[in-house]
Amino acid sequence: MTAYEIVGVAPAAVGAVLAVITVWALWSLVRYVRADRMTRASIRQAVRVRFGWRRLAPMAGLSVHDRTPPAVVVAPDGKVPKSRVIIPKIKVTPDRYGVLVRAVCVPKVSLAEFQRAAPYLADAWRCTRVSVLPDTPGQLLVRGVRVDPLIAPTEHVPTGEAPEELTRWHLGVDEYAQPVSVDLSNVPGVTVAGLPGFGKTSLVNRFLCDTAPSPAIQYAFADGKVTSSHEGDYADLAQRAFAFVGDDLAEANALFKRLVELRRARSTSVGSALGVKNMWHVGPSAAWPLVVLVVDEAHTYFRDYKGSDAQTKKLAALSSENARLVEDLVKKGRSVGMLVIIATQKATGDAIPTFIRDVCPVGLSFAQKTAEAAVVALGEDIRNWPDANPTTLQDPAYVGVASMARQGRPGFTRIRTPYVADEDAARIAADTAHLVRDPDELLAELTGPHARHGGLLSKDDDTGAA
Ligand SMILES: Nc1ncnc2c1ncn2[C@@H]1O[C@H](COP(=O)(O)OP(=O)(O)OP(=O)(O)O)[C@@H](O)[C@H]1O
Repeated sequence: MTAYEIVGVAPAAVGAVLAVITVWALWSLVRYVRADRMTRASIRQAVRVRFGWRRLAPMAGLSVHDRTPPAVVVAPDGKVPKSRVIIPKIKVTPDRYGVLVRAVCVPKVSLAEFQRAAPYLADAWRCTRVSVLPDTPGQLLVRGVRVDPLIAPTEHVPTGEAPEELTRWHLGVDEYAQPVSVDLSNVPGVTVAGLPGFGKTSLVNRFLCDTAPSPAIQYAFADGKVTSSHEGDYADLAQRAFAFVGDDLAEANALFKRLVELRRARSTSVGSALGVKNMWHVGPSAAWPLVVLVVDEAHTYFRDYKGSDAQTKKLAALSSENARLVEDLVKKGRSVGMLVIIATQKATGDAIPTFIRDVCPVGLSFAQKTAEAAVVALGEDIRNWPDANPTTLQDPAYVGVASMARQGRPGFTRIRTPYVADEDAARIAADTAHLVRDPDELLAELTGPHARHGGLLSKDDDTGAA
């Protein structure tokens, strides 16, 4: 191309570049105008982070000098070229809570250096917290939160659609506003503890509302706070359950026995019915659904009755048998698709007996009054993690915030769980009530009635095995 030709196409090229810039600017403006107040503040923050990075990075110790001169060792005028300052490249994305910065590591400026600089970055970016985690190889994920996600209440409106992944329990967001979820496949038990009114029911509601549209799940509720299914937190949800009991110990005992019998019958027939030893190898289905037992205000069913009169002795016997039955479900129900969620506001050892708590792989605790109560809820290890101790969550701003042991990593994480309105729970329960099936009947349809009795007669399967 001749110089003359270049001059000829230059206006068109400049025009194209200007058009692209204009479209980009318009798109950014529309995005800004349409965003909510918090996201707009984050967009402004992202602009500051991007434009301030070249100055900030060297000051925060996040740059390196490349002292090896480039290809030309000595310039024609005899001067040796200066060393270059190399700064990690960043890509900044704003969201409601702050900014997510992807940084490319450079030699000697990597995870440790960024983690050391995190407090300076937090000050410069005006963030309450900055965390640095490895992303893809050679890249880091720097999370800066302007607003503390733990004190910003959120809401969840269930869609009423069957979830793509039935066993993924979306719990909420952590202190860096990153989503936190647990996979409940192969999990036999979950414990949820916390002072009254701090969000236990809302947390369980979310799981129930998100999963209820699937025919591959069936529920039984034992609500120790009420006497009939028309009362309490599960009054609306009860229509989506195949069984419901209130605070009557004998009725609860009958339900737990029924479920242990189902567990045994499933254990006997899982191989012949599903062709696998562990139901999770094929996953739950409408014919072999995940059976979830929710035991709320568990203290009612497990408490340690003391006294020598006949009535107290009877209650003590029932309650200790209840604990053994639930223990059976938690210890042996996993591979046949049974899950127990145990919630309590009492923070004493007999609310969730330790022999049950210790076999539940997932445990959450909302606010607790004392360090002892936190240990009862989350185990001894919580003493080693004072920042995440649920005793620090007693402020009303932390209603809906729970502490949970990290899965696959040491330590605990604090999670802002969303509020789920009772009306939404009622709507979902009414819309999905037609999906209720008795898992006993489903098993009989799959295997015939004999499998069930074969399971019951098995002697070495005694519920007392602990
Ligand atoms: N995640 C949340 N975010 C904001 N507010 C919440 C949240 N969860 C609950 N709340 C508020 O707290 C109130 C009590 O919540 P919830 O019934 O879930 O508590 P709870 O721990 O189950 O209490 P209890 O032990 O008495 O059953 C709710 O009515 C709601 O106003």
